[in-house]
Amino acid sequence: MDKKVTVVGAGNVGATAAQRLAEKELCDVVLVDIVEGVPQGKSLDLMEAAPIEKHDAKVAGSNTYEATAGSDIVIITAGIPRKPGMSRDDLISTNAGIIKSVTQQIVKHSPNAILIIVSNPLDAMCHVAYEASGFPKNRVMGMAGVLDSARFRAFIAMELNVSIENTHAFVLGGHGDTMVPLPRYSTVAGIPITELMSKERIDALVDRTANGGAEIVGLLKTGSAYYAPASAAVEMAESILKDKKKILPCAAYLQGEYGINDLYIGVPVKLGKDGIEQVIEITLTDAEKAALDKSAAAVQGLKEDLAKLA
Ligand SMILES: NC(=O)C1=CN([C@@H]2O[C@H](COP(=O)(O)OP(=O)(O)OC[C@H]3O[C@@H](n4cnc5c(N)ncnc54)[C@H](O)[C@@H]3O)[C@@H](O)[C@H]2O)C=CC1
Ligand SMILES: O=C([O-])CC(=O)C(=O)O
Repeated sequence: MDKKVTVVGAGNVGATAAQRLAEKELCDVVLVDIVEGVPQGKSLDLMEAAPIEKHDAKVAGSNTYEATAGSDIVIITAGIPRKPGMSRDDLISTNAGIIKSVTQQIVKHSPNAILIIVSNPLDAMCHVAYEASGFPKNRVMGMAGVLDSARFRAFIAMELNVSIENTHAFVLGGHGDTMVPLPRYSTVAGIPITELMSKERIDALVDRTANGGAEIVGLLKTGSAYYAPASAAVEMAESILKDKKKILPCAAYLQGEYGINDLYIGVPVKLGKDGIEQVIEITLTDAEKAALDKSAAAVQGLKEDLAKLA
């Protein structure tokens, strides 16, 4: 393949993302993890599936970074996931150290890469990667809104018994308890869901979306979601690799947009070959803007916690 994507962290999200990238034949993949044998074993297993899945993408595993050289995109999933009873924010001190060291090694070998951060707490980890990389803001982004919006879409389709292909949804804000699902901008075949469902049902779906990560953690008990998160990260990577210019909600570094300054938070962006090519500013009602501001304040608090850890 003429494109190369490194996935750091060969655990649940990382290995599933590697599988999806290879099976969609988007790029060659390098899987990196600190645990000896795991990235090598999972990548060999994926290569042995290739004849059946019919793709020619190469997947290689490594515990070091030489093989990652010249990556077009690096998806960072390294770190620990939460268990029942924990919030994503409880992961901050462990994962901040991991993201910093991973990013430093990545940039040495792939100075022109675009970074897609997945590790939690997502918005705070974007700040760590942005600072550790020294990359421009268009080349460092976080995956959360695509996942949260996909969950909202899945719940809308289940509720109305319609094809998921007819659904569209937007969830903005930080990827935490204060995320901001936007029913007004969420549609079925172009019809706002506010015309198709009662306020009570919309509120219930919004609540389930905001707690979607915790719902899966409660069921799995040993870790968190990974099929949908991997799909979401790969949708972002595909839009960049193919220069599709999809509008997707992603964690982006805002400098004045939405009245928010120097902060990573989820907003709609245009994703193409240069990464974040545009932040799209949509009109928000007073209540929606207040919810986004509350979410931004929560991320700002985490950013201050990071400064204390440093
Ligand atoms: N942004 C989002 O929406 C989502 C974020 N996540 C987050 O993604 C992260 C990964 O989740 P899972 O894959 O389920 O966890 P996992 O435990 O299955 O995999 C994490 C992997 O990272 C590796 N790792 C740890 N330190 C490393 C280092 N310094 N260098 C390279 N690899 C290292 C571990 O050995 C492990 O294989 C967690 O922080 C989780 O909270 C998960 C789902 C959605
Ligand atoms: O809930 C978690 O900890 C993992 C995650 O971010 C999600 O699935 O939304």
